[in-house]
This record gives sequence, structure tokens and C-alpha cells, in this order.
Amino acid sequence: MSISSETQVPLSLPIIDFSSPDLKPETPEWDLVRSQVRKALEEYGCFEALFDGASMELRKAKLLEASKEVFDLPLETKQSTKTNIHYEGYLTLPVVPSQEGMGFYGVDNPNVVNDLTHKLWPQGNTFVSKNVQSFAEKLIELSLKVRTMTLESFGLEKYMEEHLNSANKHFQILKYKGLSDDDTESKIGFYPHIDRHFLTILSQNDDVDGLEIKTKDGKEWIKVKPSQAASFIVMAGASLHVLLNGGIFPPIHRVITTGKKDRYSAGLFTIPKEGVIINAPEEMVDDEHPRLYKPFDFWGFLKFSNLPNARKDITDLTTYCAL
Ligand SMILES: O=C(O)CCC(=O)C(=O)O
Ligand SMILES: [Fe+2]
Repeated sequence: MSISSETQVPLSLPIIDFSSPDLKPETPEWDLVRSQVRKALEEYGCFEALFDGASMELRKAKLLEASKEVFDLPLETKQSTKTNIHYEGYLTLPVVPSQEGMGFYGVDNPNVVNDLTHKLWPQGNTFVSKNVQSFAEKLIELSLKVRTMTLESFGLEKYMEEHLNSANKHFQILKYKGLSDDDTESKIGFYPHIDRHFLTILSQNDDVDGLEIKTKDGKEWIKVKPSQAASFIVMAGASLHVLLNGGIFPPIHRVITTGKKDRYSAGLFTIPKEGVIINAPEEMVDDEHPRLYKPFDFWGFLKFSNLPNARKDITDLTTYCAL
């Protein structure tokens, strides 16, 4: 049988394996993975990472249970976690009412997770806090490897410590309500956007897909179908793009809800600390690569790109930096 010219293999993301116990700096294995990371971030702005197979599968299952416990609480209880920090506590977006999130800002501090679970359950909830923390810890480990490799691949070792110290770790669990019986078509679960911070690591539950990532040429959406249960999507954000003077790019992505089942996902976000000014090192600037952005204040950009007329794509960055 001949294959029709219409038949196309669906696009997929590069897959990079971080699971080897020998993956340590200054080994041939590290250098190989580092070059794969660099290529993927240049060409796709993201990749699928395999990391710690069996242990992550178990952690993922526990996190799913913990997420359900959180989102099953009464709305008022969830709302009581809100503070004046943008990322902290319960979060909903008026334009996408089917989505809700719970954010642990500064997740590497055990008090943050404990305090938040105590707001949700006066007596605390060890199952939730332990599992949130241990899941986030593994993602922090992966994000540290990716950030280190990325800076090394551009020869920016001398800025490593400063960069690694310049970010807070934020962990968020998310729920997207499945379609109701009246819904006849798929719905937007999360509108198309670029992430604004340095780096995102996403974990979607295998049985409900929905994440789609736009190709660099802007022509196609890649439907993300993780190749294994224990895999994660690593994605560059606008702040990393600014730091590397455009050396990598932040991809546009969205979530589409197609089935009746609720979708749960979780992410680790590496967010520039307040007061940090991001400026591409001189090593990243030459005649062929003129400086793209003036010194960049992430928290100012966050406010700007939250305004109702923001486009949620890279043009927000160019507009903000031209002000
Ligand atoms: O739920 C997802 O898979 C995507 C979430 C996302 O894009 C975000 O939180 O920025
Ligand atoms: Fe995102």
C-alpha cells in the first residue's frame, strides 16, 4: 500500500535522557547531554526530559492524589491562601475559568509548603506537604542541571553562581476542568503564551494530554505526548532569552481541553528574584549579535505583560524594553 503524500508524521519534541547516574559535570556524558540541551533550546525552545524513571512515576502518582485533595477543598478555603505575592496561593484566570492553580512560592523552603497546607487544613496535611516537597525537589535537581548546562554551552561559566542565585523556585499544581456534557468542541484550557521567567519544567498526567507548543517558525502546534510516564517538558522563558541575548527562544504554548476528564499538571518555575536586573553578558554581544534588550526588570515586565492589552508573546518583551 502506498503512503499518501498527505500522511505526515506528527511533529514531536526532542527527547533528552537525564537519568544516568553518571551524568556529572566534566564527563563526556555531561558534555553530550549539554550539546543536546543547547540544540533543543535553540531549535524548539523546549524538550522532553527523561529523569529518574521509577522513582518519578511513583512521585507523580502521589502528587496527583495530593493535587486532587487540594482542589477538592471548598472554594473559600482555597481562596484563603491568597497573599499579595503574585505567585503565592490560589490562582485563577478570569479568561479561562476552567483552570485553577495552587502556587508554592519559594518551595525549596519547607516552611512555605507547611504554612500553605496549614492554611488549607488547620491541622496540616503531611501527605500533601511531603509529596509536594519531594516532587518539587526532584524538579529543582533537574532544573539545576539544565540551567548549568545551558550557561556552560554559551561559555558563561563565570556568571554561573550569580545566575543560579538570581532565581526563586516556584512550584504550582494546576487543574483544568474536563468538558461538560453541553460542550461540543474542544476548549482552550490555557491561552497561548510564552513563559516570562527563566525556565519551566512541566509534568502532565499521562492519561490526559493537552499541552501544545508552537514551532519556532510559528507554523505548527506540536501536541505534546510524553514518551514515558516519568518524563517532563523543559521550556525556556523570556528571562532566559533576554539573558542569552536571543541565543535560545521562549516558545508559545497553550493547553487544549478535549475530553470529559479533568486534567492535572504541575510545574516548577525558576523566577528572577525581586530587584534582579537581567542583562546579557558582553560575551553574548558582538557585531553579528547586537544587544537585543536593555537591562531587564522581570517584575516590571510581569506587571506590564499582565495588562489587558498584552499579547502574551515575544512582542510584549520588545515593547516593554523599548519603553
Ligand atoms: O498545564 C500545562 O501543561 C501548562 C501550564 C503553563 O503553561 C503555565 O503554567 O505557564
Ligand atoms: Fe506556560
